[in-house]
Amino acid sequence: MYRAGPRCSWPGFDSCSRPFTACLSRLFSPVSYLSLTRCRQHRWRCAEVTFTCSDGPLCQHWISSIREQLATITSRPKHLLVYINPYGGKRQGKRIYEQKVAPLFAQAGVSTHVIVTEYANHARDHLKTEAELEKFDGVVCVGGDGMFSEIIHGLIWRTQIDNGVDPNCPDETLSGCSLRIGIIPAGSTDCICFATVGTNDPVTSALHIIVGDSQPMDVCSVHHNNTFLRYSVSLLGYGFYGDVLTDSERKRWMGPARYDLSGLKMFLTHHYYEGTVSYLPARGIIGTPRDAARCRSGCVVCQHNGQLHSERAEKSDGEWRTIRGKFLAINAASMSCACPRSPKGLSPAAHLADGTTDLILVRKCSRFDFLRHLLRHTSKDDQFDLTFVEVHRVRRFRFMPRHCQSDSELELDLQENSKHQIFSQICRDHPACGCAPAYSSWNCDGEILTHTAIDVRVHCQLINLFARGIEEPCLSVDAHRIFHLETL
Ligand SMILES: CCCCCCCCCCCCC/C=C/[C@@H](O)[C@H](COP(=O)(O)O)NC(=O)CCCCCCCCCCCCCCC
Ligand SMILES: Nc1ncnc2c1ncn2[C@@H]1O[C@H](COP(=O)(O)OP(=O)(O)O)[C@@H](O)[C@H]1O
Ligand SMILES: [Ca+2]
Repeated sequence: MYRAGPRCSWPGFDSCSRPFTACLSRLFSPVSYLSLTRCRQHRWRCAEVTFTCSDGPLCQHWISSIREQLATITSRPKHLLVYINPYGGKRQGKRIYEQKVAPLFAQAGVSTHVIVTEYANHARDHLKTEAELEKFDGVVCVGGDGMFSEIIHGLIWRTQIDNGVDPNCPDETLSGCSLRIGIIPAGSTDCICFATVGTNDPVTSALHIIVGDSQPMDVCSVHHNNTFLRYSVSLLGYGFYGDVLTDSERKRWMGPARYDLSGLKMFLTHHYYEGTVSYLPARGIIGTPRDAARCRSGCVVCQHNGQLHSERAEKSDGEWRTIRGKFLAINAASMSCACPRSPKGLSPAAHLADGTTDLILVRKCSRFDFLRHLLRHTSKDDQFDLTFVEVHRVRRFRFMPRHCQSDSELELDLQENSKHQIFSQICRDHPACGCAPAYSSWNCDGEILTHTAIDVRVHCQLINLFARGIEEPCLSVDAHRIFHLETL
């Protein structure tokens, strides 16, 4: 009755299936279709399926049924606004889009308006003011985390202005963005793609867009003295990751390898920074940063905490807590920040859409100990199980570098450790002495922040991506090969 391609089987044979509406478009007359197959390491590929049937009327019946079924799927985008950063990563964004993504969109009947950016912040500013958003079902970003950051800045800002929300007020509840965002990875780290899809593969991302997947995501707003600075969805890092980013920008010509060289340099430099971190612990939620469970497709922790957040807002949260100290790194990971360099990420148990961020404090320690901590990002060992590392799941936090502290706070410090205070003052005034500098910078999703004293707040599920979170590996017999077709 039918003949499927060698890599496909008929729905119903698959014991581990979830609805996988995979049919993309009719390719050839009368009954050849593109379908999706799952491959190793969360990759998706297209497969062609040909149905042959000697009974003409039955064949026509199949065709019209398939068409009807496809027409009922409203979540699939039909018109997309695409921004390509031609200078991200290895400068392959345009080629990747033209060769791997555009043909799939065309086959799936998705129309596109493509803009190749001409300068930094071109995409952000176009989205903020010019783009006719009502014409599109989604925005596609071809580039790295920095390019994605441009897109969310444009979209979130525009949404707030359209809804009369003041983005400069840190206490405002932000309006959620209605357009979903797709990421075609073509940058250097691409951690937002990796942590939401499980792989950095342009074809897989294109297919998630085509089938109309949806993954909500938290966004942090960063303010300084009631002035908006930036939004962040992955890493906000002061100290080590800020310094790595600052140093790596001078080596952009090296491509993605710049991070490894700057990482090694900043590891050897071993700067620490003094300051005060205050945070509002997330109360009433399920999940902790030390959980063994991971945020995966259809995550119940995100569903539960997202619901809790919309019902009770922040009223149930406890008291602010304050920690002063000397830190090698202060990192806030709003998602795992998994990427090829660290497949489990900076905070492996962080959630994409639970309304919290994991605040990781790495106190001053020896180079050897810091290396132990860093190495654990690449192994099964727990990077938080060290005396000089602490992690808190929070809804808000603030950071104040020591030299920005008020006179009374500095006086208190002076009483605590008068000798050191005098020395550090001298060193600050004489940078040539080689002691630790007073300031680092914040690495905000790969962009450098100009302010060091910041006020950060998590906005639960503010944006939606064309993704479904990382899927658990399927345990069926040929799970390691190709998965089953569940087209209709
Ligand atoms: C010794 C090996 C240690 C490996 C430690 C790896 C930890 C990696 C965690 C990465 C978290 C990344 C979070 C994402 C940040 C991105 O938003 C952001 C922008 O991405 P884009 O360029 O695509 O726009 N990327 C970054 O800021 C890059 C951070 C990369 C950090 C690399 C650190 C390498 C450290 C190497 C230390 C070497 C010590 C060797 C001693 C013998
Ligand atoms: N046409 C352009 N020319 C120069 N810079 C650009 C352009 N378009 C975007 N950018 C900027 O390039 C930076 C890096 O982009 P990204 O795509 O994240 O690549 P990478 O992952 O290599 O850092 C971002 O800060 C972004 O704003
Ligand atoms: Ca989160």
